[in-house]
Amino acid sequence: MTNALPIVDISAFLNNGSLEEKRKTAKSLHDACVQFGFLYLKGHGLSIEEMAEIRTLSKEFFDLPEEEKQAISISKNDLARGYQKLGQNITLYAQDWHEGVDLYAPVDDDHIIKKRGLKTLAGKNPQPPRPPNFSKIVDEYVLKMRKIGMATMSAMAMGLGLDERYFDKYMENSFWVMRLIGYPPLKKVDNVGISCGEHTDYGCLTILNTDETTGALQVLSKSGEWITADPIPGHFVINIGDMVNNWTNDLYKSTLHRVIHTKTNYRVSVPFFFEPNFDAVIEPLPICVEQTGGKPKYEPIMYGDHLLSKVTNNFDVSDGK
Ligand SMILES: N=C(N)NCCCC[C@H](N)C(=O)O
Ligand SMILES: O=C(O)CCC(=O)C(=O)O
Ligand SMILES: [Fe+2]
Repeated sequence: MTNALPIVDISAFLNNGSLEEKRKTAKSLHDACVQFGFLYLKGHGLSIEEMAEIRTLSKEFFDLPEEEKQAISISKNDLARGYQKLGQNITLYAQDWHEGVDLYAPVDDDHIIKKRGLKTLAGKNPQPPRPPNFSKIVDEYVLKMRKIGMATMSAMAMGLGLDERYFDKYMENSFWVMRLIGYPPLKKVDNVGISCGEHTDYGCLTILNTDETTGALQVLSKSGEWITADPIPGHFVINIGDMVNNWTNDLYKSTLHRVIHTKTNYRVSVPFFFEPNFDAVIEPLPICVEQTGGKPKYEPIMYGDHLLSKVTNNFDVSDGK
């Protein structure tokens, strides 16, 4: 089944539309989150060309010689920020078949990560000298994604019956993550069966920007079938992560998804993970507990702890490079 996922128009929240328009948007987002946890976003203000720019930049980076890419390897850094070579990422104990660059919100000196003496995720992202303007294009893109992410969280708050600004305090210092991903096609000879193993995302909202490849991204529907989330030009694919799952006490599920890329092209995708503040403590919201049987299903959890428990199990570092 293709394109079974709903489309939500977020413009009313980005452009301060009327209350009536906002309510309509909030309702359509709510329905999409309850039914699928996955949807397409339009009305986000980016042109098709602006969406393509970050993917083109990613491809230019992946086309560089291996040594140049390895210069910003996660293995040379904190095992989180930087380049992960093909096959280095692991999901569910199995090797994935993609290369990537992981970028995280920068951390200043007095940040909680440093206070706790943690090395992983402290500091700043490594900057490759090529392609030119790498950091400028990334920084501009991050700003746009944070704006869209905040607008979507406002719509979500309204859809849940909360004040529109309810999530702001949890998101204002968002510990966002962005991953530039390159997927060579899966080939029998490589003996790897999956491009990215099934998983849920860790935080609040994933804002995914992919090229035109079809069939690759697959989402597990409530009835247990894998459906493809094929790209619609000019739209982002949005899915919710574990923290929204916990806040809503399972009303909105962080849906399992995976990537199996068997076409012949080199696929590029750029997920932006709009996440809570590192030290945000997330627990089921009373208004959601009421609607889901009356008992909270999750203990309070600090987002940063949840993230670290995932990140530290994701990479094969056996070659020590
Ligand atoms: N940051 C997020 N949500 N990533 C999900 C990617 C799939 C799991 C993977 N092993 C990993 O590297 O995380
Ligand atoms: O490449 C994609 O389409 C999805 C990637 C993904 O699910 C992730 O990185 O979390
Ligand atoms: Fe994902």
